[in-house]
Amino acid sequence: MYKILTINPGSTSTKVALFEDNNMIASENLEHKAEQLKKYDDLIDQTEFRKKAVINFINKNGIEINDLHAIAARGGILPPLKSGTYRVNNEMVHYLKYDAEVEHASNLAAIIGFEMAKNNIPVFITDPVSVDEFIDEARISGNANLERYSHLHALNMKMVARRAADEIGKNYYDSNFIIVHLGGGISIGAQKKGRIIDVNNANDEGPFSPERSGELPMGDVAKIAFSGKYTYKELKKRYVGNGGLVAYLGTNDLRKAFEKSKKDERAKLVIEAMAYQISKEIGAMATVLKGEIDAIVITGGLANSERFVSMIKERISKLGLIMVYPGSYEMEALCQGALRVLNNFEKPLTWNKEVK
Ligand SMILES: Nc1ncnc2c1ncn2[C@@H]1O[C@H](COP(=O)(O)OP(=O)(O)OP(=O)(O)O)[C@@H](O)[C@H]1O
Ligand SMILES: CCCC(=O)O
Repeated sequence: MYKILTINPGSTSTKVALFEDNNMIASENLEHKAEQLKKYDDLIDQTEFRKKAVINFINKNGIEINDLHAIAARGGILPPLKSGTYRVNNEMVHYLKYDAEVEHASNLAAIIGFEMAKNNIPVFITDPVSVDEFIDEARISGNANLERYSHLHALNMKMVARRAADEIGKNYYDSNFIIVHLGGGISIGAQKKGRIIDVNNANDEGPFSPERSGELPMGDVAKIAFSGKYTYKELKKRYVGNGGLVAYLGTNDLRKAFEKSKKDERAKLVIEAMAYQISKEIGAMATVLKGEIDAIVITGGLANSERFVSMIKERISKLGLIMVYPGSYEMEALCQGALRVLNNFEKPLTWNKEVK
């Protein structure tokens, strides 16, 4: 039996869990108060503080680091790379600490795990945010200087795709899915025989989400960018973090948005528009798969709302079988990624800066 610790840092908390093989024996969302975090100028400076919280969690559950067989950490924003489970090494930790181009809380996970493990046990990451399995035509943006790139909720998306394949009795690598992750951010991908060959970049493209603007009219964004009203950081925050439902309705919580819509026609319209944009992106991915779709797999926090899912179903039901996995299975996905390697079902991938 393998004992595995999973670590998944978010902007204001670090999710942790302990597993014995596939069984989660303890889990906690370690919340970090704003006044604790504001002491640190840069995200990377939070490493020690979060690491202590993670060690405290395992100790509280009667476990020492040396009792673990592996640590499974959320993969950060590395340069584009193929999906799978990677063994964390010095080079990856160095990149995440000093060279990462995009600041994202998940960048801390491998660093924390590696420092805890001190080379005594393996540390793995699985299906990081920057998994890139695009076909060539998906990279072309329409502007010769700009390439489209793949930033998505790969970990949860691939996990639910594996479940869906099991449920329909098909091999994961023989199945085609449209995978729809509906969280604070939204990723809608076309997965062909195990590879996500196209997806809206969850920060910049596709439908608006509870916190993000999604794709916007480009000319108007350029005007706003040069209006002198905003710094680059402020502008980014307007579109990623304070966009979408937050911008229209002042909340990122769909439940509150529905509550508001009881008396507010505008709120009703905005929710309907989010379902409309999501459905439109699903339609686009159906064309990427040339209509050969085993199932449309819907997941993420918004999928907890039957009402919202039925607004989408109404528009997409003619496209094929719809399967719904509400919530997010990131901790299970991290554990299973590590187990596939520990049980020799998969070889761990080796990371260096040039790996693709
Ligand atoms: N029971 C529910 N009914 C309606 N909406 C819900 C329900 N549970 C969660 N949500 C909504 O799901 C959204 C959050 O989803 P989720 O928890 O997957 O996001 P996250 O983990 O913060 O972000 P991301 O998935 O982008 O990493 C919020 O808008 C929240 O209001
Ligand atoms: C960019 C996709 C992943 C995330 O939003 O956390």
